[in-house]
Amino acid sequence: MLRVGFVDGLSCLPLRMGLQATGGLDGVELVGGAPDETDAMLLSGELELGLVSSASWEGNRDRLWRVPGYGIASDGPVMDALLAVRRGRSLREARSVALASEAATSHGLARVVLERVCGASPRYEVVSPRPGWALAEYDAALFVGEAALEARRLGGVDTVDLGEVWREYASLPMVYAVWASRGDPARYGFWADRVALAVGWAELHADEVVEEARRRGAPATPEDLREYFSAIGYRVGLREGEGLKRYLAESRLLSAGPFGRVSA
Ligand SMILES: C=C(O[C@@H]1C=C(C(=O)O)C=C[C@H]1O)C(=O)O
Repeated sequence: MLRVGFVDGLSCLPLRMGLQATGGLDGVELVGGAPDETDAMLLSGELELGLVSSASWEGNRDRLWRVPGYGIASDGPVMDALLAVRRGRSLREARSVALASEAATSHGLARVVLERVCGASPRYEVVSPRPGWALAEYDAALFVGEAALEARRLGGVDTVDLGEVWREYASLPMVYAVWASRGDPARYGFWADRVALAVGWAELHADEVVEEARRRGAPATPEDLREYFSAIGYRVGLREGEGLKRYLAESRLLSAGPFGRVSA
């Protein structure tokens, strides 16, 4: 059984369902959790193949090889990676920002948006914020995944979609995660083929995916889920590759910190 690192969130539900429906899981077990947990399993050598945050891939190119063609991307709004501020406040004025602990790429992207696009210079703390409390304590907060979908529904809060701002700023798609292996990526060409089939399946079965997301209690209306699953893309082609390069170059220009760290 090949154990494959997978992000266990709503954003990858279409891919998971596609893999299941097209025989992509024969001989394969998907393992993982939040992006940082999946990153850690691949980096520790516990797994040979998996989805990895673009930012973690960049920092570990000596150990990881990209399995090209696929990952997690958006060309414009992504809906589930966003900065939220209390209504009436602006990101430019934000002095304290909570960064979701589990998503390395979105950290960098939030900082690019705050510092380079908005001209802010806030103090950051890496936390595991749930929308409700984070905004009581910080001027702005990064939310990723289902917490971001929840934050969109909070009253008194404005949200800024990081994929959308990135698209306006860089004129390129954003790549949040890539597939990578620890050994020769040629061994995993079969996996790219299976992902390709799964992605095709998901595109043709949007209703089923939305229904399953609702069944799992996703915090969004069927209309929002439909929009969300068409915003999230799994192909990483030439333009996405350009977006990835640009993101990595931009994030290299950010200072190293210091960051505070508090627990939820
Ligand atoms: C936007 C998404 O991308 C996620 C964000 C990641 C990150 O910021 O490091 C990593 C993996 C993705 O799961 C999403 O999946 O919801």
